Amino acid sequence: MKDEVITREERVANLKGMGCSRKRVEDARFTQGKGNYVDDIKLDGMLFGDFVRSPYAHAKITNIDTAAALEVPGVLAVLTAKDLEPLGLHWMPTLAGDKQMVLADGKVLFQGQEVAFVVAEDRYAAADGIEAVEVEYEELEVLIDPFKSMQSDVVLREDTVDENGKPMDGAHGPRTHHNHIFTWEAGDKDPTFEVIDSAEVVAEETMYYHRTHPCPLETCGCVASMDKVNGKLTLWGTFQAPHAIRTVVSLISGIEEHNIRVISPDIGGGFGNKVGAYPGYVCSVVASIVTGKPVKWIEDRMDNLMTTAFARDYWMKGRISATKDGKITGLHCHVTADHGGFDACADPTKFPAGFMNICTGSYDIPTAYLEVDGVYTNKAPGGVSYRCSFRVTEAVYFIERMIEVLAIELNMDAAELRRINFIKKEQFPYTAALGWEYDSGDYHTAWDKALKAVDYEGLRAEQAQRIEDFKAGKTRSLMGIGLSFFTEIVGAGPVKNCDILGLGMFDSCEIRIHPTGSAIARLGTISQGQGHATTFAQILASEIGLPADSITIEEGDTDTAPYGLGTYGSRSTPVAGAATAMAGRKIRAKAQMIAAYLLEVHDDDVEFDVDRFVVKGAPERFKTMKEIAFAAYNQAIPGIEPGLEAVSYYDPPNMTYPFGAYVCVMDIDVDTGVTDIRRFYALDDCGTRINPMVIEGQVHGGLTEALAVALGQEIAYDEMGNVKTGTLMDFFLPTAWEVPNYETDHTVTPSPHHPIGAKGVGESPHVGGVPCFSNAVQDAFRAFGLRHTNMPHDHWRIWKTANELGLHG
Ligand code: PCD
Ligand SMILES: [Cu+]
Repeated sequence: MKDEVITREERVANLKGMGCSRKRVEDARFTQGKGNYVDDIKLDGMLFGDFVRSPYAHAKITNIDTAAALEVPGVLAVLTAKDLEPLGLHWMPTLAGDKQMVLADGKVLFQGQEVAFVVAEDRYAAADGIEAVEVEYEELEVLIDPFKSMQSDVVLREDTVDENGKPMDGAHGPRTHHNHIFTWEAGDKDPTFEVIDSAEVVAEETMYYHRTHPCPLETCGCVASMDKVNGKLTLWGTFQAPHAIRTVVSLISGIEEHNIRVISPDIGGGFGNKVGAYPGYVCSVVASIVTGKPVKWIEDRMDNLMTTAFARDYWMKGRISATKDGKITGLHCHVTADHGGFDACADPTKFPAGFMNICTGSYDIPTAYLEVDGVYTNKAPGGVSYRCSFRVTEAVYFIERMIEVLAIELNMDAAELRRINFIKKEQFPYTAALGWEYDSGDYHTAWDKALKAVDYEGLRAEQAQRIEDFKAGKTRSLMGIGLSFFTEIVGAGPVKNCDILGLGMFDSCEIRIHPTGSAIARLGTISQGQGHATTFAQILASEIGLPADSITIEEGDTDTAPYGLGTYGSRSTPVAGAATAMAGRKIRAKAQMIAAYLLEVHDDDVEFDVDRFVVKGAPERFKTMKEIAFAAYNQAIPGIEPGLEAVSYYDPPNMTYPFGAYVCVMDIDVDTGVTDIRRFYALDDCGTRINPMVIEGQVHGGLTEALAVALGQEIAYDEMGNVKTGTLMDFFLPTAWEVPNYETDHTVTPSPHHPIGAKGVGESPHVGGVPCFSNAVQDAFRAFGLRHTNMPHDHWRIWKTANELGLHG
């Protein structure tokens, strides 16, 4: 093998390694309609299963008559809780340690709950079958408000009380009321209260982070195929955590885990919606076992919006204290968390409210106390999702609103208030009052860069002029400057404190180098659009010196991929990305020995250089990684096994803490409530950047989802528990029309403990974006006496705010 004479720079460029805006390798497939999604899977004799769902939010089921349904042509079976009970499958464990009905067991707890599963020859026959199932309901009192639920005599879940009606302990400790799920605390209560009670300035506010839904393009679904001859179950599905699903299916079905193969094919967006386990999975598996045929289940849009993992629904009450000149001294946060009918959050076991205790944000707050009450209501379960499965979005919204409210209280500029309270660069690693150890950060640099980029002073001057003009009757438009500075916590996580259902949250990578110098790497994560096939190959290219274009990345097949906990919580880069680098280093270590043998020098006398090992001090003597790969299969090297493979299971020593500084400039028409986003500047620091173009795509997507949530998107319920926003007619999805031109920027503060210094980025723009859009709306009205108003800031609500402030004359 000859090495053409090219420069070192060209050799680096050829690898398309880290830092390169390599084009996404998956897109040729996607843009040409060659994606392979769950609904594309078509197997011989495949049946279709679909649910009879409850029209009521809370009702007793007095009878289910399936006779007429079974007469419908094409309908083969109708499953109810009665059929699943003998198998012990009418209830299933949730990822939060609660139990969830697979099919309604005597009562329903939310509108859209799964009542019966109709199995038919096709989708249409299943729909006809659903119509023919007769269910008799006896309506019960509906509890939609978590505060009322905590006062009510109505027992939502019979399994929460003993025979005397006394509340029993739940998965996360004692219950104070039968509709109470858990109370979770962090920090020091008494010292915090003392500090706040004796402070010079205290600001208080209550805010509601409304219930919403990630609404991925592809809904949830699966295909279950039980091969009775060899006892193997194959389950394709929209799973963000395929290995965890395999373990859960094994535990609840009793099928040995080696006989279960879970495959996540292409996924059309996950956003946390596809982390949990849904009744559809269990019913499809049972139906396949019963009928001996493959069974497909795919949600329609309404099913997806109404019943699968929602996000947020947090009532947050805060108190923040400071000195007169704005140094924050204490923070208290109380949350009432509405979990719906079952606690199906996908948080690590020890964190029933996720990482809500990151709510001291980017600020050096000496004392803090957080308390979260989880409550059952008659709404759909979930609460795990939407560009932060672990409640960091709520935490950042909370602190970034509290800062704004404190700035009002202090009559101070909110940018300045942030600056004087930021954790300083030299304080990292920084241990926050609520327990987390932030790995690295340089907040002042990022903030100054952001404010300079938007000409903050100029914007404030323009705003002051606008207010004057408005008061003088010269304009009916106000200007809002939205600020947010966020610190994320991603990469769950150290196995010592993060597990889901007892499974430690490590992740993995296995690499095989082929003789001709190309490779395949398999990971325990699964892309849903993030571009892992592109970016993880880049990590390897830099680590092992083979071109990214010669490396296949494969995820999502539990028969071939090493065990891992999947993709959510921006954990892939911090955990599986680290495993990839570590496995690459193992390859390199063996390659070094092979190179030394081939070059007839001692192991220590060769060093790695881009794509080869070079004899120290003799750069003309080298072996390329390609040559080494071939030698690994072709030479008998004493003391070295043939082949070139490695695997790494990586347990991160800490989370990573990406951060960012966002500014939004918005004009608001006071008479219509219509918003116009004039500018949006987003600076993200995710440590070492693997692929700048992918990062930019992630930021654009996350900001657009943030815009949606802040400005209109909501899963709203009426008093009866009817979902008012169950279709895309009522549920706001932003389009190119609403989306501004985002200006992206970055600083780079590597993670000190991650092998390549990278932190996650996928969640960040959402986490930082929502408060930024919301703060822009609220800032526009600050001069007219507004302290806080709840999201979503749709035109109607903004109009109302203006009206309440007396701005309509
Ligand atoms: N430094 C850095 C970082 C990162 N990166 C890139 O970026 C991405 C991302 O990453 P991350 O952050 O690590 O993350 P992941 O894990 O991968 O993912 C996850 C996320 O992701 C995001 N994004 C996205 N995109 C798309 N397209 N789709 C989807 O679905 C989605 N989702 C969302 C969500 S929601 Mo959850 O689940 O709620 O928790 S979480 C989440 C990838 O590719 C990577 O590689 C780079 O480059 N660099
Ligand atoms: Cu998160």
